Amino acid sequence: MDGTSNGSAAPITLERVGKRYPDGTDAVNSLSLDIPAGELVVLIGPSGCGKSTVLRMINRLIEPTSGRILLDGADVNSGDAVDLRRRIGYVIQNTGLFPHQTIRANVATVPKLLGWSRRRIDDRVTELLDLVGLDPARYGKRYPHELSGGQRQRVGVARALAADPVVLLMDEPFSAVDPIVRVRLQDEFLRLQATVRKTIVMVTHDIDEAVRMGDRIAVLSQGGTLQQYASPAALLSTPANDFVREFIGSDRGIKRLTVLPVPRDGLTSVSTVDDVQAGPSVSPGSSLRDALAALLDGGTGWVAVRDDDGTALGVLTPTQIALAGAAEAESASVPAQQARPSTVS
Ligand SMILES: Nc1ncnc2c1ncn2[C@@H]1O[C@H](COP(=O)(O)OP(=O)(O)OP(=O)(O)O)[C@@H](O)[C@H]1O
Repeated sequence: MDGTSNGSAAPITLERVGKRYPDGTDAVNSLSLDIPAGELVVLIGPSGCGKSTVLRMINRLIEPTSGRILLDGADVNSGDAVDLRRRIGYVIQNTGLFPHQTIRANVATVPKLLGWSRRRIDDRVTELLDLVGLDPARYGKRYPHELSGGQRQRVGVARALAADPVVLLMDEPFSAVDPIVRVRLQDEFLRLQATVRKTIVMVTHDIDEAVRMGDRIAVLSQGGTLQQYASPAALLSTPANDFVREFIGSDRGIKRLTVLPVPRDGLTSVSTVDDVQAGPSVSPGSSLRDALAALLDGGTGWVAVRDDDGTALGVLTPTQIALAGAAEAESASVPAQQARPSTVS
């Protein structure tokens, strides 16, 4: 994906953006950020560092007091605000669904405002409920309180995607659900993103969520000060400073295993182990963390890397996993999508 609009996604550029509230609070101070089309960028940082303010400046719910925000090259504050928001889906914590409207009506909100025909709206709502994994026949006529928190969150995503926006803004979208549902929703969302490829800006407090989901992560400190902007692998291998290092936590070595794929080269020959067919295995797209988990579960001291057709390419030992995890991560300028393992669990 290059940095230009591709019809279904558009790049966002923040140029020295600042927001000073009338009481003198500098919520965001001269923040510059390039968000390429079709990438998922996570904003993370301590409470009150300005994450939500940045998000709400992008869709013009808040106006910057300095600098500019460009969507597909055009200043978001120069055109019509309603037009702008039609191009930007917004998903918030606790979904913000209308409680007295059915799920179908909730998802249909923006298409209705746009004056789409009834038929087109019906088709689109059905398509979107399917896309987020909710059976339209079963859930479409229910009201939000008749769904679980995770299901409501999916409806929130479907509603935000309804008019095919070029950007999706997500403010702590998964924080209101329990940790297990949360991981499932994150995985589902990544699969959805692989299909729709929107430009997504997501705010979270959770570094594991950031590492799992982000193509790039922007770590902010108070006043919206950018401390580092890098792929998860680069952030974990080379934190820019003590602030980032502390923010990531002491287990960054383990976290790195989640974002690095098993190597294809330098595997140990299968001839060095007994009965490779009976032992644990992972696919070449798996993460090093998956490989370590399979190795530990298998109790064999090794894990085979097996192609789709079942051919064992070789085996990995604990030492090899440790060395691959410690290898220098790719530079932050390389799109992180290329580095993310296909299965992250
Ligand atoms: N209307 C306002 N007037 C004055 N200060 C405000 C206003 N809204 C937000 N702030 C301040 O701006 C700063 C940034 O707020 P923001 O909500 O963007 O932070 P955040 O990083 O999203 O926080 P959290 O993670 O706790 O949600 C905070 O210090 C907050 O108190």
